[in-house]
Amino acid sequence: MASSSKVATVRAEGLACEKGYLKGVKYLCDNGITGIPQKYVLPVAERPAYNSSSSNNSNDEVRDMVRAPILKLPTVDAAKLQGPNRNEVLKSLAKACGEHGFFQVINHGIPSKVLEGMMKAAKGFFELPYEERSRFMGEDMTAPVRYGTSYNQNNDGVFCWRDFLKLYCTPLSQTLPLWPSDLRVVGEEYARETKALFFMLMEAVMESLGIIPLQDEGLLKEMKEGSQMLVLNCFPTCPEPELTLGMLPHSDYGFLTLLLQDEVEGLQVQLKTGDWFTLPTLSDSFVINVGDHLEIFSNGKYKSVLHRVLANRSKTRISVASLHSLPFETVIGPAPQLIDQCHPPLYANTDFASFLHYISSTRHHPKSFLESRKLKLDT
Ligand SMILES: O=C(O)CCC(=O)C(=O)O
Ligand SMILES: [Fe+2]
Repeated sequence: MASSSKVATVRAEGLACEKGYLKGVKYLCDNGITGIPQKYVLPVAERPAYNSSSSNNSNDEVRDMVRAPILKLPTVDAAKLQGPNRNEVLKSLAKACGEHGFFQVINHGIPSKVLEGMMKAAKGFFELPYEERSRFMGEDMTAPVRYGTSYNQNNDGVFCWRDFLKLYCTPLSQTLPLWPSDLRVVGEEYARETKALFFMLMEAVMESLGIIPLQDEGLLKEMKEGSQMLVLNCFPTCPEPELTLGMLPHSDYGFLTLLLQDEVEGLQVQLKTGDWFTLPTLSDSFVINVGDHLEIFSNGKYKSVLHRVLANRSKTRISVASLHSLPFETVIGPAPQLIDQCHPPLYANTDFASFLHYISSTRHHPKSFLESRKLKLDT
């Protein structure tokens, strides 16, 4: 081992000892870490597969660029949902949700300045000194504001290269005063705008499933009053991105996630073939993905797809995910309109509390919560 990397390893171990990793990866970066602590090193089979022909290449930039191919995401033009071509848009929405579980929304009507303001405020939060960020750290998974690291730092065996700030938005009037002060004004507007966009998309999703014209006014009302959580993600530069991940493969719990990314690529989705594809970043647009609750509600017609985030050697990535579902206490199951003798329910009913219980008591495992809701059919 070259002596400089020996020093790096000793330093990494030093920062990680006495559970220093619980302070998060931004803290490790700010302390000039040059090698990743053992706690972040994934088993070989779970590492992002870098192109082996380039793995001996001493040029890091070249190696970083050899990644999964870029996926051309289906695009939904939200403006066209309001016009005479609504049916065409609904068809492409159904195809996107059924095949990839991911699509991109353009012309969504949220002003660029709101998106830019949110991204700037998120960056600003992670730039705060550790002492200020850590005021929001805690073990309570139901806390309305929670700063943390990895996925579930209380349980994770191997950590991933990510810090996050979770902001509950329901009800906004009660949770907002608890948010970090610099995030309140911009975050409130962002939360309201994304919630309205979620609602507009959910009306379209339900129509595409054949559930509208509405037989179910109550459900739409619950969507309007439903739960929302903002997750601000920070993936700081990582000295050894080939050994770890920014986020392990996972699916999201809700109906839809509206993701705002900065210009740094890193999000990947796994298609049916098992291959990973990188998603493009496109300014002024959202990447939307189907969550577990929508897969259950659609009785498996729409797919909650595994995705993960790569760590990056030279650039920090920031993203803001807005996760939406029904009110926390509402029981979610396959929509009755989609069930008949030929289409039996494929999933057990669930709610947010059982999801929280599951993730706080189980080690992270891809798609484990959704798998646990699948019913075994009599053959
Ligand atoms: O940062 C990203 O691109 C994805 C974040 C994500 O998957 C999540 O917050 O659930
Ligand atoms: Fe996610």
